[in-house]
Amino acid sequence: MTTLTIRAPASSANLGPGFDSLGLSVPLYTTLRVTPQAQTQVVPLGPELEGTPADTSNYVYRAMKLTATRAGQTLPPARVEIETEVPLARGLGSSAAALVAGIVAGNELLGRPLDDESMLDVAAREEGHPDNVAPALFGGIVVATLDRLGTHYVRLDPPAHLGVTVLIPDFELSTSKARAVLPKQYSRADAVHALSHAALLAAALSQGRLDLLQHAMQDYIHQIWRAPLVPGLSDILEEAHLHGALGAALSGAGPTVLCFHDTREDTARLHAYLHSVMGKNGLSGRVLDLPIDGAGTQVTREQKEECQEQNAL
Ligand SMILES: Nc1ncnc2c1ncn2[C@@H]1O[C@H](COP(=O)(O)OP(=O)(O)OP(=O)(O)O)[C@@H](O)[C@H]1O
Ligand SMILES: N[C@@H](CCO)C(=O)O
Repeated sequence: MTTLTIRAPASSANLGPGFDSLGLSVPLYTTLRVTPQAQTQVVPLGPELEGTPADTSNYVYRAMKLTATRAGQTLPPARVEIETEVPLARGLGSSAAALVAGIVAGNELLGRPLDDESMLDVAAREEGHPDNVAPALFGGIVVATLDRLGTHYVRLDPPAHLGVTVLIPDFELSTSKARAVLPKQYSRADAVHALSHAALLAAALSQGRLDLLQHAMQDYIHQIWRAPLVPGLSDILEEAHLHGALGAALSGAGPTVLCFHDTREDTARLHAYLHSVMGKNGLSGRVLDLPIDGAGTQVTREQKEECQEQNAL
């Protein structure tokens, strides 16, 4: 009997002005163990997944079925165990990690009918934007577009010496709530500001121009509207560069805040600053230094001996 293990990383989307189009992956993982068996069983494990459905309505299993639908095949029954280190509804792409892990699991069970580009397209259409699912699938930093013609992307290797510090508050903020506060329309000036800064940010990341990050990460598309939902965000966006950050942004839809740092420098000063912002705003949470995950979603197969009953004659 073969058990498949699928491990999909967390991700941080937007990075400031790259709204719905730019993201990177970090090494906190959603892991599935999938074993073919006669009846389908969905088993969420661990405290983070308490309350998620233990049946085929689970988001991971629904993602597995998306692969079958795109491939025009039927998913074989399997036991699906789900664990995650990605905190839910914090802006670290928990839904994208679950979605991508499920799509990849479905693809493996069906004999890989979909190529990487098709899996990305299935994931991006389901999520509505590609900025979390693309780095969850491919790792590194990914620039991606989604339109009626398909999903297109470029994956960048993370620049040397670029590290991430995240402040993960203890409260949840759902993406739908954080999208509901955004305006329906923007002025031409705002559009030009966003596209020029997003283009500069992508170019700076591709060439390792860490000196440009602070400027390139300026954003007026989503962060100012979401700031009232995330105490301390405005302070961090304005001040983090004075405390050792190379640039700062709301991570995805929040409430996590991401700062870039230079891995050759000590981050103690940045940590102290981020803890002081939490204290000032009465927040609890964690501050973590993380590298950028370069590998994306990984699949391993484990062959297990089946127990055979011995007939005692
Ligand atoms: N491993 C999982 N198993 C089942 N459901 C999950 C899993 N991970 C996430 N989800 C679902 O996704 C929801 C969180 O998605 P949401 O888009 O609000 O936030 P996020 O993906 O963590 O953050 P962001 O999109 O801002 O980066 C959870 O409340 C849960 O319903
Ligand atoms: N680009 C998305 C990421 C969160 O899913 C947003 O900011 O709403």
